[in-house]
Amino acid sequence: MKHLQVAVGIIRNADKQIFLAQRAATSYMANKWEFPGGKIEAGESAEQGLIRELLEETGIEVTEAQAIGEADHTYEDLRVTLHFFLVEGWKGEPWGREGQPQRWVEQHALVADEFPAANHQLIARLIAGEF
Ligand SMILES: Nc1nc2c([nH]c(=O)n2[C@@H]2O[C@H](COP(=O)(O)OP(=O)(O)OP(=O)(O)O)[C@@H](O)[C@H]2O)c(=O)[nH]1
Ligand SMILES: [Mg+2]
Repeated sequence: MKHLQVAVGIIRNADKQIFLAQRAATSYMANKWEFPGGKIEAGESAEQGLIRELLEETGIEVTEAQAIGEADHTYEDLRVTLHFFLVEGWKGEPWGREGQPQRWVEQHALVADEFPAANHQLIARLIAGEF
């Protein structure tokens, strides 16, 4: 089974709001909301992948990222390991650079069911205020 290593950025502003993007209607996990990020490429560290993906998808230049854990999950035909980073420093203003819908959500108002299953445990920890 294919196994992807994925860098994921929880972009959080000073008002404790988190930036979300919606997956394309045509993609795997269509229409789910997610944290921006993507596949770590060969030879890249997780943090390097994060920096590249956030620039590609949201236009920001990450200046502060803290690794806050990993999640391993197997979907029907795909295994993913998500590498989560809390991003609290960046240059620019995040936007849906690839045309994806986007929104800022209060951290405590996140809704786990809007996300892919691999995110559910981390969402619970964010709602609980662990980070
Ligand atoms: N970016 C992102 N991917 C996630 C999250 N949760 C989760 O299960 N994934 C899974 O991680 C996998 C890879 O993420 P991705 O589709 O963003 O990868 P990418 O940006 O490199 O995609 P691309 O092939 O369109 O360039 C997908 O199968 C996706 O379903 C999340 O919160 N954010
Ligand atoms: Mg992506």
